[in-house]
Amino acid sequence: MKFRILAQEGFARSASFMGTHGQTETPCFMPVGTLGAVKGLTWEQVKGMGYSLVLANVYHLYLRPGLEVIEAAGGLHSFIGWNGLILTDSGGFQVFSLGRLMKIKEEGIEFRSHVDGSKHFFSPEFVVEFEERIGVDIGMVLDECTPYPATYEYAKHSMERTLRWAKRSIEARTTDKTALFGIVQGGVYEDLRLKCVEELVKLPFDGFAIGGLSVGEPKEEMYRITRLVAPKLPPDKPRYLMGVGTPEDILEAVEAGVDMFDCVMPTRNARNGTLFTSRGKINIKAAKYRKDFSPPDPECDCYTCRNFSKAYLRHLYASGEMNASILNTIHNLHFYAKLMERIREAIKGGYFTEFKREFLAKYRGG
Ligand SMILES: CNc1nc2cc3c(=O)[nH]c(N)nc3c(CC[C@H]3O[C@@H](OC)[C@H](OC)[C@@H]3OC)c2[nH]1
Ligand SMILES: [Zn+2]
Repeated sequence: MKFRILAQEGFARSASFMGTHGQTETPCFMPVGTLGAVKGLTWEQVKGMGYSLVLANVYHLYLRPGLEVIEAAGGLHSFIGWNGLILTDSGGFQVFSLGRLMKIKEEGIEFRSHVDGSKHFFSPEFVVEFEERIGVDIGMVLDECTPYPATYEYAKHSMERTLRWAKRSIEARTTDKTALFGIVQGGVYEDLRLKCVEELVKLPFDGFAIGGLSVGEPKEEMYRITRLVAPKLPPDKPRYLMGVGTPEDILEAVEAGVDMFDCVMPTRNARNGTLFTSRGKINIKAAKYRKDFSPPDPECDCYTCRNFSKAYLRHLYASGEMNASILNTIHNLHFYAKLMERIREAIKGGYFTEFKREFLAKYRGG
């Protein structure tokens, strides 16, 4: 794994990341492909939008189709037919959000499957082994995503266990083909966050994520912790803010030095009719679009905006047509890809601050 800074403006930086299955430029947004597909789109469409790094998830893939099937297919890339880069989350978050968490022990996490209620156990070592055996380019290590709110005591003990798991994860490593990222926890407590960074960066991780955010805390808290932690992570390694976020959140975090982002919003919102546009979000279900024959975003050059009107997309949605999800997802993911492309260009051109101000004025101005 190689990470090369191409340009810097303040803490914001544009870089190129080289993994086993190719390379990508940052800041980048990673479409969520939790079960091995981006809902509603083919890989051809995802690649055509310029994405070269997508997300999958150990928790889900372990339960369905399972390690045996993926290994028999020759690894995750050949199983899902995606030849770009893949990052998998460790499942730490999903066990809490989806699975029925049984117990967090020093050894690892005991949980019941949300699919059939069967009992399972993830240790830090098992997660690293799973990620290496399915051959992903970047593996997140097993952590506890400290919930919000959490007391100082809880956040402290949870962060200290996450640190012990991080050490065990690095020790369990058997190849450098799968880059490993450590995850910073510590809740909303600055001293715990700084202590976690201090210990985590002593370990030979290929990149670092800021975890435990975008879990219901106020925006200002998310920004405060991001601005505190991001600049303190090693500048020569990728920084990934997990689960973030809206266009505003991404611009704020890029300004703080974050390189990688993931969020379900562009895909999930598309399926419930919310479209991101240069003038803010619109909800295509609104009656006011019944005879609005203009495209979702006049400034967007995606397939959906070039060929269809708001009225038509509203009709598809109201009729429960499958194409409503497909066409809305094409637009939203294209919008995010374009935003990241313009951010990279702005940093390389030395005008990121102006770009951020102009984008937000228009986006908020409606
Ligand atoms: C929404 N807010 C949010 N805050 C998060 C915080 C954490 C965290 O502290 N630790 C871990 N391990 N994961 C986190 C995650 C999950 C991201 C994954 O969740 C999946 O999206 C649903 C996707 O899996 C394909 C993605 O993969 C990286 C978060 N998501
Ligand atoms: Zn569009």
